[in-house]
Amino acid sequence: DPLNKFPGPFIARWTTLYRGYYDLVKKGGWLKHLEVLHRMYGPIVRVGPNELHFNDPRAYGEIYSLGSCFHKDPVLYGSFGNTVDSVFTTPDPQDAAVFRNILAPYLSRRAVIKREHIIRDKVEKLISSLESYGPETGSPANLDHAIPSTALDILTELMFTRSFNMLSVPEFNHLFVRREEPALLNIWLTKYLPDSTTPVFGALTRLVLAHGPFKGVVQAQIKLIREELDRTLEDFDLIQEQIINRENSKATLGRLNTLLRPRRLISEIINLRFAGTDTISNACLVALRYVLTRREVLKRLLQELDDAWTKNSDSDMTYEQLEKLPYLTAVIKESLRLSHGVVSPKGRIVGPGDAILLGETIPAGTVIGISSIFVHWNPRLFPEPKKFDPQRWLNTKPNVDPEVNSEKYLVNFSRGPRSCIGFNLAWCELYLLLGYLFRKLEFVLPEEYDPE
Ligand code: HEM
Repeated sequence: DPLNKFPGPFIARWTTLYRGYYDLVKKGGWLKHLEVLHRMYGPIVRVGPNELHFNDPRAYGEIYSLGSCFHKDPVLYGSFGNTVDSVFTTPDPQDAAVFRNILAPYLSRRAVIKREHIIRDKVEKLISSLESYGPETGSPANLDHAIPSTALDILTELMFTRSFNMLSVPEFNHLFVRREEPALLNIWLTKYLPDSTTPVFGALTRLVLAHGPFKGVVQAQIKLIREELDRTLEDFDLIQEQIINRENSKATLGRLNTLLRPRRLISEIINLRFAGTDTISNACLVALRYVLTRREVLKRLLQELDDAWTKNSDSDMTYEQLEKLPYLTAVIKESLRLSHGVVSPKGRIVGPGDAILLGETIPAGTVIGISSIFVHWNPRLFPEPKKFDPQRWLNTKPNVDPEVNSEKYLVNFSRGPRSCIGFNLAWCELYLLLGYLFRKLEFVLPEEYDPE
């Protein structure tokens, strides 16, 4: 057994269902359990028959490094149901690069700034919708629905030319915000089912999905995906026209043809929607929750925004102006840190040869990963790691350890060849959303609100 030398729970050596128990029965309890395992076994733990998890931040840089040619774990990324034919789920970084290169220009800093007016438009629309809520009307706004609706409208208008217009739905109560739980639960489940591409196992998988305890959830998920596909296909001609009509070299056109196969395009669209909506909303909601429950942070932020707007003769600030505000920047970084980005360990396969990580030889073929929470909650890198403290990003005292409170360890967007291609858009949205929301609205928390 090539992984014999690595410590870990006995059952995990034999079956992935050890982890499955925490994912499914304990409903996402795996990360909490990983903390327990690292306390018991040290920085490298064997968490499955062929899988190791690390908790040393240095491993993050090594696993997801710039020159890494590790493939994504096909079992994990293959569990995304109908959407495996996309950049996000392609295992080989070289194959993924072909399509990343096509999408990247639409998400460059320049491209985002050029279309900043679209983002500002949606943020303004959100603000005017939120203005109709409040203590006078007696009804609170559900920000858990309002913020994802905004992110979704921005993403669909920027990437697919036409917004889904979810900000116009009463109470922001629509399919895409309600569907999250079943969708994610389905991914947890399919990860543990046999490979659905082989006929026998495929039939077994369908049988379990149709009759097992998750029947209701899975049926809801299938219905939602069908509705998504119909909605996407309605706009298919427009999408094709939009991409093809741009000037492209012959080589790019060849790749575009592959990208534009309907199945592939639909996969790409569904995954982009996931990647660019829930992530941004989560960081934004974490910011709102912390800032609104920390009086001194709120006061300082409002003061900075007030001064900036006054200096700008009260006209609205652009993304590039907001970026220069140090306290807003610190609030965003701290909210990113405490929202983590993707919390699940992003599995990679060691190869082509063995690898040396943290001084240990890891055999080729082993699945390795480290969750971003083990970086963001590391007390050496971020003292008092669970405290929301924007000030940590502003300390410029000389002689402190350069690793402490360093951006190098803010890993929400991951690192290396598979890092997030949407980070320019994400930063722009976060600046505009948080800058404008705090400047233009006064938030009052409901009396029974518990920040924890
Ligand atoms: C705060 C916002 C965001 C965060 C925290 C975030 C985080 C991440 C992370 C951690 C990855 C790596 C996933 C992995 O290795 O499996 C990733 C990949 C990706 N992200 Fe983002 N993301 C954000 C916003 C966006 C946006 C706005 C878009 C698109 C418009 C986007 C598109 C993608 C795509 C296509 C990939 C796959 C890249 C690849 O596999 O090569 N993301 N993102």
